[in-house]
Amino acid sequence: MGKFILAIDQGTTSTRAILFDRQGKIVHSAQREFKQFFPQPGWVEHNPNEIWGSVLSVIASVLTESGLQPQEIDSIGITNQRETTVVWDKNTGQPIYNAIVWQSRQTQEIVEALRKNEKEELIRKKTGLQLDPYFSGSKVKWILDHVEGARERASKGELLFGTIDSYLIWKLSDGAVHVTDYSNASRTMLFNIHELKWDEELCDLLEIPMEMLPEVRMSSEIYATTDASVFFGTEIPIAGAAGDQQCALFGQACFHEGMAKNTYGTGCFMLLNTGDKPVQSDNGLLTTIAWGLDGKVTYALEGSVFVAGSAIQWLRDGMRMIQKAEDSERYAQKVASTDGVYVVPAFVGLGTPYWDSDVRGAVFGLTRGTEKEHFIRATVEALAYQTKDVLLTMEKDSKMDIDLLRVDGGAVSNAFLMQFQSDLLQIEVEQSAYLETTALGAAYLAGLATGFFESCEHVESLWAKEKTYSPKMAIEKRDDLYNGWKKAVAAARLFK
Ligand SMILES: Nc1ncnc2c1ncn2[C@@H]1O[C@H](COP(=O)(O)OP(=O)(O)O)[C@@H](O)[C@H]1O
Ligand SMILES: O=P(O)(O)OC[C@H](O)CO
Repeated sequence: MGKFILAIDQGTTSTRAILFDRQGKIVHSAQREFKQFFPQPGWVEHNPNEIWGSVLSVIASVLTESGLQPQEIDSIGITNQRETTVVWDKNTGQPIYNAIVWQSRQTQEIVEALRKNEKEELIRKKTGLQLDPYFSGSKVKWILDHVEGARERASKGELLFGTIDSYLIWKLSDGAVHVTDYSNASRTMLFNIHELKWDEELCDLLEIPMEMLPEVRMSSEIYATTDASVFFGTEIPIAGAAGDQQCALFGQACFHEGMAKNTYGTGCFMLLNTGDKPVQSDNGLLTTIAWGLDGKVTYALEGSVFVAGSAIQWLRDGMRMIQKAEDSERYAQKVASTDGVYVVPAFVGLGTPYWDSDVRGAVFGLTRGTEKEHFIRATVEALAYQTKDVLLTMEKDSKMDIDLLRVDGGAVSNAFLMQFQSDLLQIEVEQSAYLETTALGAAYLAGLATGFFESCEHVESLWAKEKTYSPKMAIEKRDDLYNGWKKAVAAARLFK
C-alpha cells in the first residue's frame, strides 16, 4: 500500500493536485489556472482539453517537486466544480463542444420553456433542484441542439456526457469506465434522487438519449485503475469522487445528521447533513445527495450564494479600493460600523432563498459622510448576511436547530468576517485546522475505499479545529442590522 493519497481538485478557476499522508496532512501540492471563455454576455465555458492538460500538469508538478514515485501513491480521489458539462466522442475522446460551466446562463431559454410548460414542480420533486440553468440537464440539451448531428450520434451511443469527475475518470483510465458518483449525478437535473436512477421522463423532456449517461456509483469505491500509458507508467486505483461542496462536507467530518458546513470561496455553499432522508425544501434550498458510501446514500440540504469572495475581488479589481483580498479585513476594522451602508452584491442575481436571476447589485444608505472603509466593511458583511439568509432557511425547512457551523474556504482567513458571522448567527463558528477541506474530503473517500483510512470514525478523529468564534453582539443590535439587510434586499429586488 502506498503512503500517500493524491487528491485532484478540479475547480472553476484552477486545478489543484494535493498529496495527503495518513494523518490527513498536506505533503505537497500544485495548482494551475486555466482560461475562462465568455463567448457572449452571461456565458461561461472551459476547454475540456485544457482542463485535462491542467490535471496532468499539476500531477507532474507534485511528483517532480516532492521527489515521490507514482508507486508511492495509494489511490486517487477526485473532486470537481459541479454541474459543468462535457460531451465527448466515445471513440476519439474529443469533446464536441466546450465545457459549459455551472455559472453559464446560455440555457436560460431552455429553462424558460420548461417553466412555461409547468415542469418546475415535477423537476423539484424528482431531482430536489430548482429549475435553473445552473444544473447540467439544460446544458446537455443545448450542446445536442447546437452541434450538428450530435443528437443522432448520441442516440447511436457514439457520444458520452459527463460532469468533470466523470470526464477525468474516463481520461485517467483511458476510456475504460464511464461513471459518476451519486453526489455529481444529483446535480444534473436528470437524476431521480428518491429512486436513485436516471429519470426517463426528464431525459425525454430534455431530449437526452440515455445511452450517453454515465453509470452512477458510490462516492467511495474503486472505479478503475489509471492507465499506465496515461499515468506516469503506473496503475493506481481511482477510488473516490464527489462534487466539491459535498467533499468539503466530508472533509469537515460532518458525518452526522444536523451537522453543517459553509464554504466561503467565489460563492458560499452551505450544506446540512440530513442523514438517510431527503428533506424537501419549500423555501429555495436544494435537496441533494451528499455522498454514497458503504452501499448507502446520505442526503443534504444545500443553500447557494453566488457572489461571496468574488465581491471582495470586485472591491479589488473593479472598485480598486483594495490591493489584496486580505486588505478588506484591515479596512473593515478601521470603522466601528458601516454607518448604515448596505451592499447587496447580487451581480448575477440572488440564489437561496430568493432564486431571483433578474435582480442586480445595489448599495443603500450612502451619506456625505460615507467613506471607503464603510463601503468595504458593508461588502464584507454582505457575505455574512447572505449566509444568515441561508441558515435561517435551512433551520426552517429541516426543522433542525443548527447550533454550530464549520467553515472553510479562502475568505475564512478574514477574522473580522468570521466574528461578524458568529455575531449575526448567534452560534459558534468553527474554523477547521485544515485549509484544503475539499481536497481532503476526496482523499478520505478514496482512502476509505482502499483501506488507507480505516473508517469514518477514524476520519472523524483526525478532524482538528484551528479556532472557534463565539457570539459577542447584543441580540437587539444583531436584529437591527439584519432587518436593515432584509430591507436592502427587498429594495434591490424592486429595481429591475
Ligand atoms: N482575507 C480575505 N477576506 C475576504 N475574502 C477573501 C480573503 N482572502 C481570500 N478571499 C476570497 O476568497 C476567494 C478564494 O477562496 P477559494 O476558497 O480559493 O475560492 P474558490 O475555490 O471558489 O476559487 C476569493 O474570491 C477571494 O476574494
Ligand atoms: O469551483 P468552485 O469552488 O467555485 O465550486 C463551484 C461549485 O461546485 C458550483 O456548484
